[in-house]
Amino acid sequence: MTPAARLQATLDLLSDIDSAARPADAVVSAWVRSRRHIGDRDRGAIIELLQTLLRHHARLGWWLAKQGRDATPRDRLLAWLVLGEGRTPERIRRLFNGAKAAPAALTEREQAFLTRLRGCTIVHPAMPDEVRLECPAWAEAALRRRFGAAFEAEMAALLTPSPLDLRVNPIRSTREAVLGGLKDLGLRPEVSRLAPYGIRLNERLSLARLDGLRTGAIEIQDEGSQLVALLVDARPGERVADFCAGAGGKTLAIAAQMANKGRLVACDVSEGRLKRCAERVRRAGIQNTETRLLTSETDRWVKRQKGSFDRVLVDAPCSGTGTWRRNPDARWRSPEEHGLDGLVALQGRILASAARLVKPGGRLVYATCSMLAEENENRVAAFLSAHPGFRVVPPREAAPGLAAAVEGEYLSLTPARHDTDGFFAAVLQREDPAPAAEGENGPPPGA
Ligand SMILES: C[S@@+](CC[C@H](N)C(=O)[O-])C[C@H]1O[C@@H](n2cnc3c(N)ncnc32)[C@H](O)[C@@H]1O
Repeated sequence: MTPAARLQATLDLLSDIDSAARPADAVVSAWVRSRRHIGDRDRGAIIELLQTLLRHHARLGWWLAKQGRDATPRDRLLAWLVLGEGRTPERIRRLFNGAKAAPAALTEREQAFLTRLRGCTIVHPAMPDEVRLECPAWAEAALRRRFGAAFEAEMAALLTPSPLDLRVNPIRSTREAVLGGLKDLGLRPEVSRLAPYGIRLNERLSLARLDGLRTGAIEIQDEGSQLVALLVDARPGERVADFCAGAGGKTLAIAAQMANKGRLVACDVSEGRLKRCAERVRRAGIQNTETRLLTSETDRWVKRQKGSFDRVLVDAPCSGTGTWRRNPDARWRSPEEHGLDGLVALQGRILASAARLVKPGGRLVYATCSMLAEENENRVAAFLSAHPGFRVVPPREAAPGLAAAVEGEYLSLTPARHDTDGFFAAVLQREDPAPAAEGENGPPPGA
């Protein structure tokens, strides 16, 4: 591909992302699948430029507004080439030349605006904090409350490119064997700092080169997500429910902890995600796991299974603020389900209902990939005041292997402090003898 054709492909992708209601990574995956003819280097360069543009969304928008321009994909790319890459308008004109597969030729107005930007850099002293730090209005106050003096450092960490984290599946391989295989490919893998089966790659590569993804020997999973699964501390032979299993990221890690013994039920309200979970379970060689589609968090199955699980993980739907490093576009989509308040209410309902599954002495693990207290500490506090039969088990007690990573009552990972995605997890042990009496349709009112 010519450099100009790469720019046009980036523009096409950016336009697709702007017009689709789906996350950028889903649009990129579909684009990659439909253009298998594009070579690794071209694909890598296009995706890297796209991610860069997404990470500078607010700052580019600010510059464009100052120039009286709309933040169209084309204007964002043009502005980036000057402000971010320091290209001259003349060089840009040679790329935007209207040739086959190249972007349309520059208009006079475009040339004039690029000339005005010449010599400027992407950050301007007059930019408001929320623009400079790419922090959306809906989350800024809550993140400032959460981080206090560390707000800037955490926002800056969320703007760095994320590494590629892998989890070795011990049912199929060992970390040493996978590390050896990656080195044979000429890569420079590192052992994860905290996760015992984790491997980190800080270089750009085509996933097609990673054979282990096809054989089930490895999974792509952020180190923070691996640590949350470890906190469940599921043992071989136990009964475990992964209540919001989705496509099974944590399900697979928990099944491996259980060494394929016992019973793991992966529940979700999304049929599509559970189907992907079942496929991954098969590929990973897992035999102790079944999927269960729920009609809602109060599905009748929950009542029938009341008090019968040793471990229940609730990896709740959340704002995803902890994943902005990996999904830079996510911050510009306000939370689903009627905003943050709607999400918080849903989290409370899911937690109260899933808690019914826990047997006396068993544990409920509540996790999110959010860094907002509203979805984390406050949710747990509300749950505990309605469920006095549960007590908090600090992570160093719940999973002693994690002691180095955590202090305090909860697992609370952030990109700046732990170099992982932002994750929260609380372990809650049922101390009372049995779940409270309840009606047909779910937990008692106020639960
Ligand atoms: C954070 S994602 C789970 C990610 C998954 N555990 C993983 O590690 O890959 C949250 C999941 O909650 C599911 N969910 C949403 N509403 C739910 C409900 N009422 N009951 C159960 N699951 C729900 C969503 O479909 C989504 O798959």
